[in-house]
Amino acid sequence: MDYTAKLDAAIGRLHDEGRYRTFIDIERVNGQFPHAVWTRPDGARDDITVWCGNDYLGMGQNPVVLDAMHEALDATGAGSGGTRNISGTTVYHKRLEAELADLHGKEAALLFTSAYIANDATLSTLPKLFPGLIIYSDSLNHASMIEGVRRNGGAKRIFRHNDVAHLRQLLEADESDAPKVIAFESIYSMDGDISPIAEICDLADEFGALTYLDEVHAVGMYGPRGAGVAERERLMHRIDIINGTLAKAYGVMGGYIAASEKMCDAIRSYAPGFIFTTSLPPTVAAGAAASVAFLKRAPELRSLHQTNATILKTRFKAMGLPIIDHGTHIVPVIVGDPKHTKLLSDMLLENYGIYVQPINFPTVPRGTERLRFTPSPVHGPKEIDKLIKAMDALWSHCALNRAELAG
Ligand SMILES: Cc1ncc(COP(=O)(O)O)c(C=O)c1O
Repeated sequence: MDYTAKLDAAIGRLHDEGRYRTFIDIERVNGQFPHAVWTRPDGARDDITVWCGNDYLGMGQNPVVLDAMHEALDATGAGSGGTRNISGTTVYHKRLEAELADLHGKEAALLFTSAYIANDATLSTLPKLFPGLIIYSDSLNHASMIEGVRRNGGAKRIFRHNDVAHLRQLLEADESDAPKVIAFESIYSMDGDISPIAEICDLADEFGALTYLDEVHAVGMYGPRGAGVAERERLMHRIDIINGTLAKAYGVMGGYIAASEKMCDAIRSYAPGFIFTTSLPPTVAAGAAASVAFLKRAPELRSLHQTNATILKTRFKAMGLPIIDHGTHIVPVIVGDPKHTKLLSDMLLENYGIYVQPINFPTVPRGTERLRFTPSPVHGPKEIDKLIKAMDALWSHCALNRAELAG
């Protein structure tokens, strides 16, 4: 068997479909966010501005977070030294879980090494706790939820994206006394659209279903204390399990669920993705706890974030660029084919020092390939002006139509 030839063929298929992913070699410079240094393929180093990061609020370089991490590093060392059950639970993990439970108004929270693992581990474990469980999953749910649902061995129903009428049809078609869970996101990361949380909770009440909400692209950024869209809409108490990340707006690493004491206890006891893996380093838990605590009291940062997103969207619209605007911080500019998307991205980086990664199929549907901009509170007027000028010049250079607004 020629394994190397098979690897070549697998990678070749991605090249043929224009889906081969390359890394851009960037170094974040402490204290300089959103500025970074890019090492060109020839080794030359250039200053760039990052416009596609998920450290949405710059917390990865916030002194409060860094101080907490330094302190924990000096106190405890590098790794946690074990799984949560076997010597890997420290005061830092417990403190962070308490901070998260408080954030979401839940009895408990459970940490995982990432939100990907939290989704996968929790959703794949639920049928062990509720035999005969049926999971209703939004068609645009994140890959980590899809994996969890796929692997869970229970029955699954996929409802059309944000389509409450379709969800109702599916619920009506099933046995009324079967245990059920509805899994969905608050902000969908590629279009930045928001789910009808209240209507989904109404259906959950009517059909006796649990609700599972991924708030990964909302925690830290929405709601009076940054608990997400459910908090902003006063619906947190209607969500049974909230999933969040510590790696995006909180700027560190890790994921979690927040739920009842019993639910967390059961997941903790049954989920292989929680049990059989080394716990997060205490430094990470300490930094994340400091970040969550900081953002509970930072409404002005959230407000500046939204202001900058609105400024960027308004200016793109004024140029006639086809953007999607669902009133969130995610600003997708639809280019419409992978070739032009890559060309624009390459030219922005090489000629203007602006870094925004192309987003292609299968992450988004074919024909909607895009540049997804993520403004932060510290992308100031200078950075925005530079981006607008560059996009204006390149859009014309690439002979792209200034089409109808995409949505
Ligand atoms: C909706 C959603 N859920 C979960 C995740 C996973 O988050 P993490 O990076 O913490 O694994 C992502 C990551 O991009 C996401 O977009």
